[in-house]
Amino acid sequence: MQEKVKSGSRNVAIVGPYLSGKTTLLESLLFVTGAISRKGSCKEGNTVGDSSTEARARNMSVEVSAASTKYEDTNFTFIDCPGNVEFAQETYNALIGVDAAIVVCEPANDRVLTLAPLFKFLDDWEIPHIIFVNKMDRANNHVIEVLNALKTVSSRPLVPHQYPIMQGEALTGFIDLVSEQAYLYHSGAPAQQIPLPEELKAEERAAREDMLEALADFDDHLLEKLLEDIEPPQEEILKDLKLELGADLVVPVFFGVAEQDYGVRPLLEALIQEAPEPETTAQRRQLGQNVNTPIAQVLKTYYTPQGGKISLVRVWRGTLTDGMVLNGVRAGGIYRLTGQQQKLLRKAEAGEIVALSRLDNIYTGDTLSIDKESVKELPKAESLRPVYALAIAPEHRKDEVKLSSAIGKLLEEDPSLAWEQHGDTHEVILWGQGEIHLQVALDRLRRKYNLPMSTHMPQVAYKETIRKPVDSIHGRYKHQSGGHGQFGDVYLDIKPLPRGEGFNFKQTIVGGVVPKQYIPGVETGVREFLSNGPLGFPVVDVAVTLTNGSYHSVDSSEQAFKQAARAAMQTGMPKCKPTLLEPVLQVKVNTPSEFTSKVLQLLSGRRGQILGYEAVGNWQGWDSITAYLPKAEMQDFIVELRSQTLGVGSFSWEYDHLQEVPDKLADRVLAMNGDGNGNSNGNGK
Ligand SMILES: Nc1nc2c(ncn2[C@@H]2O[C@H](COP(=O)(O)OP(=O)(O)OP(=O)(O)O)[C@@H](O)[C@H]2O)c(=O)[nH]1
Repeated sequence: MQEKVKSGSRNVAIVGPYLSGKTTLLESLLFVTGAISRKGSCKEGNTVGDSSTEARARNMSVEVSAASTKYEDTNFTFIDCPGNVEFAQETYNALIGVDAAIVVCEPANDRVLTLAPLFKFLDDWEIPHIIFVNKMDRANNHVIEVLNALKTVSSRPLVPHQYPIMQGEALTGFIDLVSEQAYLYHSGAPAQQIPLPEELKAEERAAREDMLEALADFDDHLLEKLLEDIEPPQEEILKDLKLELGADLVVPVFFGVAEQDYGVRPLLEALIQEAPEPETTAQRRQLGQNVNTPIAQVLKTYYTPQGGKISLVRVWRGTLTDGMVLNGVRAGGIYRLTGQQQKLLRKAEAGEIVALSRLDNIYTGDTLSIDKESVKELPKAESLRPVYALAIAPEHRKDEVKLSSAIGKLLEEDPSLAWEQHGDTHEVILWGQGEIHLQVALDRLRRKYNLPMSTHMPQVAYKETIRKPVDSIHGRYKHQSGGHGQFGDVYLDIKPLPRGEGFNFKQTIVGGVVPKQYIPGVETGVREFLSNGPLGFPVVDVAVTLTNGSYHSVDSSEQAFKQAARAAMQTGMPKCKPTLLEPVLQVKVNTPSEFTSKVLQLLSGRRGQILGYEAVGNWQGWDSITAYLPKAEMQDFIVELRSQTLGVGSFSWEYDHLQEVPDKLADRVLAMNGDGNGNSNGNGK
């Protein structure tokens, strides 16, 4: 059976660097297409895109937001994505479900690098995208310079689609490079056609040639025409634009002023004429077969303030109907979203992006179907590794029981968060992508779950070891309190072990001087002592051997031998030169190569040990640096890394080993944590 798809629709993500004007562009798209009758503004905090409390409080998008509208018989669903790098996971999760993306940027040559990670994601996933150079009311760089700067960060060739008409630094109109017709913008009305300005003819011709040459690189027929100096027909240019944009081979460039709706109608026209239809996208993802069994994918999960769950899904195949059971869960209802407004639908067809309610135990990225076993899981965006942590605790102790369920929901909404209860420090650690990201998460905990939290910097999970062996350390426990007493008596050898070997316990008792049944007590006593050594931290890489001892036939017990072993450890360990150890991570930093030397300095300044660096294989102009970095130096590493690299540097990490803390630093740590002689160290001694 031939599948019925909605060809008159487009799903388009609006992406781009922080504050480039994405939410403003969405507002303009909705206004121009009549979905809203009055435009909100970011300053007043009343836009459709930034409708959540957390977004309004910060004047920035902190999660994706969907809005549907219609223009010239085409149904559009736009997804406004956050630009701040700390919310990149939101953008990536949504991007895998769209047919095309509009990359909104500013005409600022010195900041084009901020687009590089986004372009990389779009090209890795081959997502067709158009550039919209916004804020052309304040363009202090010439358009050609802007194009040239953009070309340095895009691996795909850029194709200028328009030539802007400027008055000083402000955009007043454009020449469409396909039709070679010129238009003048008017506030609140469609652009008016004007004769091609004489003084721009040469520049327009050059830009058009640039466009045609880029297109001809993928079309021999067009190339032949250009070589023979034959003017190609408009249909051929449009056909090439559509084919080559659809395959993510070229990137058309438009110019505009979202605040004044300039350039917004041409953008809509281009999306209709040139962006791929939903079924084309489905076919490219091998989901276009003539099968009607529905397949959908979750692009985002929301919890409403009332606790209801909403999953934003892309329908890749078939039709979703009201009350359908997907992955074993009956969906509560199908809705079309515009910001926080929901419109109930009876069904959603292939190619639509809609919201489903009450999909319990279904997560962002999941593939949905009526028969999960027979459907292959669709690829999902890679999860970003958390790079910034805070220790958190409920402000009110009574809230502790609510915490894990609230954090569970928080993580469902935002998969780039993570949490752990640290085994050594017992702190609850919330992990995320940066300071703002965690503050937004904490705001949500307070507002949605009524869970105000206090925070502090997480403690470093220091450990300690010893440098020197000692032999035959005596420990005795003798207690007489009426009845029968307590007696245990041991001699222990204590020895350092190579790094990473942990702990081992042996005994070399001969002649039963310590009877077998008491030996486990000795081991327990040693272990208990080592959980909190002389410096106040868990002790590792130590071997303890029970060599000798004595017992009393009535008064000895396992408990008494445990106490005796503790006493021996208490005496022996301070003689073994206890040393502080710190966790060391292996980090891999990605940075544009122009910042590599700065990043190397940054790492060395934080006691990092550089292991090497090399060019990133499939990312021109980027380096990858590998280094060991003490965990104590990681806390705000991401903050500095971003500030040194225009915000685009990133790193991943994993725990690698423990190493001795340099003496001076160890003194400082011990002074802050107590001196191990009974003062508090936060480790529960
Ligand atoms: N001059 C000028 N300012 C604009 C234009 N478009 C947006 N802005 C302003 O730029 C700022 C950021 O706009 P937003 O639409 O919130 O940007 P955004 O890209 O959605 O921001 P994030 O999603 O937080 O990255 C606001 O102050 C807007 O008023 C424009 O065309 N010209």
